[in-house]
Formats: sequence, structure tokens, C-alpha cells
Amino acid sequence: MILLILIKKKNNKRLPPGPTKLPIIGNLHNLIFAGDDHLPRMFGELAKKHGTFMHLKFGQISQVVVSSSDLAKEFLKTHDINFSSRQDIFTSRLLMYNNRDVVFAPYGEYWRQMRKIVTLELLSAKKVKSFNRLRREEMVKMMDILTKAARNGTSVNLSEMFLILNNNISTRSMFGDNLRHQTVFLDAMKEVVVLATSSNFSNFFPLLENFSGWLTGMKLKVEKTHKIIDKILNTIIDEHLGKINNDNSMEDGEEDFLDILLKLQKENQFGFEFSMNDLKAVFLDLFIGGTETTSTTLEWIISELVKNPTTLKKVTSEVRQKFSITDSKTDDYDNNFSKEMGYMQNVIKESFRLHPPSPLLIPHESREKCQIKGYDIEEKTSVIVNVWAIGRDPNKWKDPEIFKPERFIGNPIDFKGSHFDLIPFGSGRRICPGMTFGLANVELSLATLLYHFDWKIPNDLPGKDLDMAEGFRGTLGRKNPLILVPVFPTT
Ligand code: HEM
Repeated sequence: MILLILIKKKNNKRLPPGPTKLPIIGNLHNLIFAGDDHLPRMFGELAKKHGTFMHLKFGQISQVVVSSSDLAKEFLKTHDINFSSRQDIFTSRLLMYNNRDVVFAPYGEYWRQMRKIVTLELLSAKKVKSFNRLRREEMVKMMDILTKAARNGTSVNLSEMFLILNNNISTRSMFGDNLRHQTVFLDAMKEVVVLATSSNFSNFFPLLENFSGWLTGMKLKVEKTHKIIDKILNTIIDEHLGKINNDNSMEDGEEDFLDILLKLQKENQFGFEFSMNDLKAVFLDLFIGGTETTSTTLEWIISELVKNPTTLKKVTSEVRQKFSITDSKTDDYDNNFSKEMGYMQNVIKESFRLHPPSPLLIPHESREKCQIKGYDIEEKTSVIVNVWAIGRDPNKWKDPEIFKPERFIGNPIDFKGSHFDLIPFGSGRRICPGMTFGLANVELSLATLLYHFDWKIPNDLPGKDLDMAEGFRGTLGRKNPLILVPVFPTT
């Protein structure tokens, strides 16, 4: 009898519609058949059949996928507090010191405090500005390579170059100019990024994670990578500790992220126990959060501009009129310099609309059961917001597949989190805290690239022939690298 009541109760739940679920695996077959190649598109296609509010089951994980701006607002604004947690997944737990970072920390006091510190002490507008000199030096390095290529008429792999540029800016802001550690750190981090973002069996069957992690060899792999990273971090931290102990006169503007975290820890400024492992977890976040997202953004903007020569001409003309060469050379140019370049801002918005680097945000998790639009959402449901599909929604955007920055002229919509048709950084409590840092890199790089060079495809192919295939690897980048020839402007 009790069993019957329980079954009845269970069946009474009104879940959002979704594709047929198979016993045990649920909808894992949908994932397997689609491959990992383009998850946002796969979810977008399923939404066309089952609706913008969809329920799936991946192994043991109950999953909701939302694909409209109205629903995004429900989850990220109206019910934000309930959906501000994260799933406790196997790989991130092992890599991120038991999820003591910001990205993967569950909602709670620890996450709130850490987020406050990251936002106010590390990624504030003032701190971002303090890295202007460093950013400018990295631009000069990039310019040297491009100038040589322009002189020789050779092509450059811009995808690789943008990744190196943003890696360098990240590592230098994080722990200074130690090139020896920079190379070792970057090599190990490549592996961490792959492991942290890859979907794997153990994450779908948490109850079996020890067994499956061992069976697939994933546990061993993650533990090995974690050990390597931990060792490198310990060395970098020891050196910084030595520096701080020997020199208490460090100016605000000279401090890198690690200096600040260690200082706060030493002064016991956290108001709670903040161990060395906690510090290392937050430190890794800043690198993972900040590099690929930013280089992918640049990659897509330049791709779309080369593909659309009229837009390229228009934005180049604006940049060459308004971006003074001294902007990139003086130490204290204002980060607001690009606000004067209204059309360039629209180009960036339009690129975020079509190519959000983090197209499914980072999955949120419900803290308790609730009802949305008459559907039951259970506790610990994982929520994916398909920002990629929202940006291409034909009900919201005219000619959604066409790159047209003009659509933003006289249109107040921006990407700061209050317009749900355009949320590349998310919205609400979990919105990206690194927006200012990321945009500073994107804007200065873009202005520099357009100010100094014209761009063409190798073998003088027309822009419309540029390959624009997308490849999803946690971030949504180009499937194939962007290879272009820089040309000195003739006027
Ligand atoms: C163009 C550049 C960037 C884009 C498009 C981007 C996008 C995002 C998105 C979509 C999220 C998830 C929001 C959610 O869960 O709803 C996120 C979270 C986060 N990002 Fe970024 N990001 C960028 C740059 C950065 C940078 C430069 C940093 C740090 C240096 C950073 C650090 C973080 C952190 C720590 C989180 C986790 C926030 C939390 O869970 O509370 N991001 N970002």
C-alpha cells in the first residue's frame, strides 16, 4: 500500500516535456548519437521538437534545458536564489580541492565570501586597470609577430596567437613574470581544462563514481593531473611567500592575484578558515575562467569581420579615427577608451549573440523543489540555459543567422545581465565576475588589430569563403583554427 502511494506520488509530478527516456541511461543515447561536437545545437534541435522548457535524464542526473529568454529570466532572476548552486561533479571535486573554488562551489556562505573577495579584490575595475601596462606589453609582443608576417606576406594562426596572448595576460596577472613557471603551468593547465570540461560517465552516475572512475581510468588520470598542478602551485606560492616576507612595501598597483590572496590570508581578512588548498582552488578558477573565453571571443569577432567586409571596413574606419596610437602605448590609458567606439561595441555584442563562448553557461543546480510555469522541478535538478539558442531565436531576433551589428543601433540591449535575450556572461548571483577583465583584453586587442592591419584570407580567397564551423569543447570556439594574412594599411 505504502509503495503504491509512493509510486502514485511520483507519477503525479508534472515534469517539463522531453525526448523518450530509456531505462537506466535515460537520455544518454541522445548525447552519444550527437557526439560532443556541438551540444548547444543538439539541445537546440531537441527544443524545436519538445519545446523551450525541456526535461532530460542523463543517467541519475535530472536535467532541465531552457532555450528562451523568458524562461532564462524565470531561472536566473525570478527563482535565482533557488538555482544558484552547482552540481557536485567528480572531476571538478578532484581537480578543484573539493570544490573550494568559486565556479564549482555550492551555494552557501563559503561561495558568497569567496565571490565577494574575487569581485572586490581581484577583478574590480581598479584592479583591471592596474594591469594596463602588462596588457600593453603583451600587445607589443603580438604586434611584433604580426608585423613580421605582414612584411613577409605570410599567414598567422590567429587562434593560437589569441590563446597565447590571453594565457600570458592571465598568468602574468596571477603570479607575475616568472616565465619558467608560466610554461610548466600552462602545459599542466591544458590537461586540467580538458578534464574539467569533458563529459564523462562518472559525472552521470554519482553513486557509481568510484567504480566507474576506476574502470574508465578517469580517476587515475584526474588524480595524476591534480598532483602535477598542486606541485607547481606549491612552488609558485613558496616563492611568493618569500617575496611578501622580505618586502612589505609592495604598492597596491604592483600586486598580482597571488600576492593579494596571500596577503589577505596572512592578515586573516577572510573571516573564516581559508586554507592553502582553498587559495589554490580559487587561483585555478581565475585561469580557467579567463583565458579560453576571452581568446574565443576575439577569434569569432575577427572571423565575422573578415566574412563581412563592409562591416570590417566600417569598424576599421571608426577605430582608426578614434583609437589614438598612444592609447595602446601609454601606461594609463583609460579602460573606457573603447566607449567612444560605439560601432565596435556593437560588433562585440553581435559576436556574443551569435557566438557566446560559454554557450550553455555553467550548469546551475536547484537547492530545493519548486514549480515553474506549472512544471515541477525537483531538488538537485541540473539546469542548462542554452544561450546559443537564445541568441538565434527567430521570435526575438530578425534574420538571426546574419551578422549585423547595426541591429544594436538605438537599441538599449546590452550583455551585462539584465537583458535576457543576450546573456553571454549569465545573469543573477552566478553572473561572471570576470566581465571587466575579459572585456578589457578583448577591446584593446581588437582595437590594436584593426588599427594596425587590414586582414585577408590566404590565397586571396573572398571573405565569404571563410570557414565558420563551430567546435564545442566546453567553450564554443572555431572547429578549425583561424588563419589569416595581416596586411599593412595603404591609407
Ligand atoms: C569574454 C570573456 C568571458 C565570458 C564570455 C565569460 C562567461 C562566463 C559565464 C557564462 C559564466 C557562468 C555564469 C553562470 O553560471 O550563470 C562565467 C562564470 C565565471 N567566470 Fe567568466 N567569462 C569570461 C571571462 C572571465 C574572466 C576573465 C574571469 C577571471 C579572470 C572569469 C571568471 C569566472 C568565474 C570565477 C566564474 C564563476 C562565477 C560563479 O560561479 O559564481 N570569467 N563566466
